[in-house]
Amino acid sequence: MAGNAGVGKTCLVRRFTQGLFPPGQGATIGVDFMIKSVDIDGEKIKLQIWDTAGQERFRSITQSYYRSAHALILVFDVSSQPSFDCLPTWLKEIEQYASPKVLRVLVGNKIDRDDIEVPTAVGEEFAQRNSMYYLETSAKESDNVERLFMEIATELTQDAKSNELSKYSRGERIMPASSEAVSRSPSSCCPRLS
Ligand SMILES: Nc1nc2c(ncn2[C@@H]2O[C@H](COP(=O)(O)OP(=O)(O)OP(=O)(O)O)[C@@H](O)[C@H]2O)c(=O)[nH]1
Repeated sequence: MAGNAGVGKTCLVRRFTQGLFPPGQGATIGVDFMIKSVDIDGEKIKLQIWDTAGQERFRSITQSYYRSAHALILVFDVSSQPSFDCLPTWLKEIEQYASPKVLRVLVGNKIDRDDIEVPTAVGEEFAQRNSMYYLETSAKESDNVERLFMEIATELTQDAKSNELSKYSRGERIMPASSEAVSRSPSSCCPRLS
């Protein structure tokens, strides 16, 4: 989870993992993480969600967590134009520190508010231009929060499976490095199972 301070990253994570909207949520210090197991097509998938602090002073700590992320959820607040205007800076960070294969999702949070400054079409257009998925949420009203994390979990699970399949079809997994070394040795050319 990345994005400006106060856009609702922690509230989204807490809504999903604990089913609550925390009152008087303090700013995240550095990085926090939460785990939730979900069921995807009958398989138990453990999601590890890293909630990074939006405040500038923690940037050097939070950047170091991007590299190992499988998905990046970039959040802005639909009632805060400045949080939307900062998105290009966040994207630069993501491009610099995250894996180029990372799944990137843009989230416009706080759609329950009456004072919306960033219309849906503007968020969608930005996401499309930057090859991201777009979803609007409300951590407060629990709108689209489950959907956000479940769709990411589903997509990552499918990706992981198709990566495994393509490794098999390329032969990478048929003979791992260690067994290849063993098979070159004449004494072990006919390994036995028993
Ligand atoms: N109306 C409304 N308020 C929200 C929503 N999500 C979060 N908030 C409020 O926004 C404020 C900031 O929420 P946080 O979850 O702490 O924001 P954050 O992005 O984690 O902030 P940092 O930890 O500083 O990066 C809190 O006062 C929340 O109550 C939402 O969906 N709707």
